[in-house]
Amino acid sequence: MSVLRQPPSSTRYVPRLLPLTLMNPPMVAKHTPCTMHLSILPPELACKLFYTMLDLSQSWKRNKWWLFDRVVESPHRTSFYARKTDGVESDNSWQEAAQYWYNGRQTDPPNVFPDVMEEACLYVENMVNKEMQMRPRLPLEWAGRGSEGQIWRANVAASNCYEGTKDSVGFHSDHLTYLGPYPTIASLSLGTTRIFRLREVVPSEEMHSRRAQTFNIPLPHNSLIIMHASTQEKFKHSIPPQSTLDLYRPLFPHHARLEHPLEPSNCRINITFRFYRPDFRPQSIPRCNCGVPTILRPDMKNRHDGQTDKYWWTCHAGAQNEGKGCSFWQVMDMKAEGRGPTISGVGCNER
Ligand SMILES: O=C(O)CCC(=O)C(=O)O
Ligand SMILES: [Fe+2]
Repeated sequence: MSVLRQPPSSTRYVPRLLPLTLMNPPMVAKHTPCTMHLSILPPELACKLFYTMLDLSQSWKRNKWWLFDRVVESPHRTSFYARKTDGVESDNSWQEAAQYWYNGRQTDPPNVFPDVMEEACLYVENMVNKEMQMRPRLPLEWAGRGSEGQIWRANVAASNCYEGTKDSVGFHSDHLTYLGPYPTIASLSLGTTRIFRLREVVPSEEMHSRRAQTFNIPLPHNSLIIMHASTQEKFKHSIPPQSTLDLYRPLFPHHARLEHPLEPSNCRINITFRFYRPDFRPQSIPRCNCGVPTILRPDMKNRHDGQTDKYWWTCHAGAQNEGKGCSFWQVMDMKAEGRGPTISGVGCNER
C-alpha cells in the first residue's frame, strides 16, 4: 500500500522577526532610512512651542473621511500651516493644498506659521540640510534651480495633537501628491513621549525570503525624526495607542501665564515640516473622472531603490463623496508631465 504524502512545500518557512526598540540615534540610523536628533531646539524655545501649539490645538479638528460605506474619524486632532514667507504660487494653491490635507474637505485658508514655529523651523532646516549633505541623493528628488534645490526648506507643516493614551494614527505612508517622489519630512515631537512605529513594506519579489520587522522608536520631548528620501516609498509609520504614558513635566512656566504652577501634561504635539515642490503645485495635479484632484502614491511592493520606481495618480474623490470614487489610475510620468528639475537631471553636486 502506498502512503499518501503531502508534496514538499515550495514556500520556504520564513521566521517572523520580533519587534525591535530603537533606543538611540545610532540604532535608528542603522535600521531605518531615518535619523533621530535629541534636544534639537533650545529648551526654552521647545517649551514655548509646546505651550503655543497646545493652546492652538484646542481648535484643531479630527479628520473625517469615507472608508467604503462609512465615515471614519482620525483618532487625533490635526491642523495644517503654510509658511507666509514662501511663495508656492498663489493663495489658491495653499487653499487646495490645505483641503487635500483634510482629505478633500472644504476648509478656511490655512493658518500661517506662528512666530515661535517659524523660529523652530530654522533649527529644523539646519539639521535637515546637515544630514542631507552626508547622504546620497536619489534621481527623482527635487533639484530646484540654482542653489535653491540643494538647500532643503519647509514651506508647510502639518501638526497633530495626541491627547492621552488612546489618541493615535494608524500605519500609513504619507501621500506624495504635493511632495513628489523621495521627499524629506522632518517630524518634531513635543510633550509626552510616544512611540513612533516603523515597518518596512517588503517588495513582492522578496516576500518569500524575508519578513518585515517592526521598529519602535520612543520619541521624547524636543526630538526630531527626519524621514529621509525613500522612507515614504519603503516604510509605513504609525503612532500606536499605548496602555500607559509618562506625563510631560515642563521645565518652564507658560510664557503668558508666568504665575501659574507648572502642570504636567498627557499630550504630545507633533509638527511635520514639509516641502511642497513647485513642480507638484496644485494646478499641475491630474484630476480624475470625478473632476477631483488625484493623489500620488508609490508602488511600494515593486520598488527599485531609486532607479525605476513607479508612482500612481489615483482617484481620491471617494474620501468625501460618500465613499463613491471612480477607477481613475494613471502612472506618473515625470517627463511627459513636465516635472523637475530633479537630481538625475542636474547632478548631485551642482550648485
Ligand atoms: O505624530 C507623528 O509622529 C506622525 C504623524 C504623521 O504620520 C503624519 O502627520 O502624517
Ligand atoms: Fe505620516
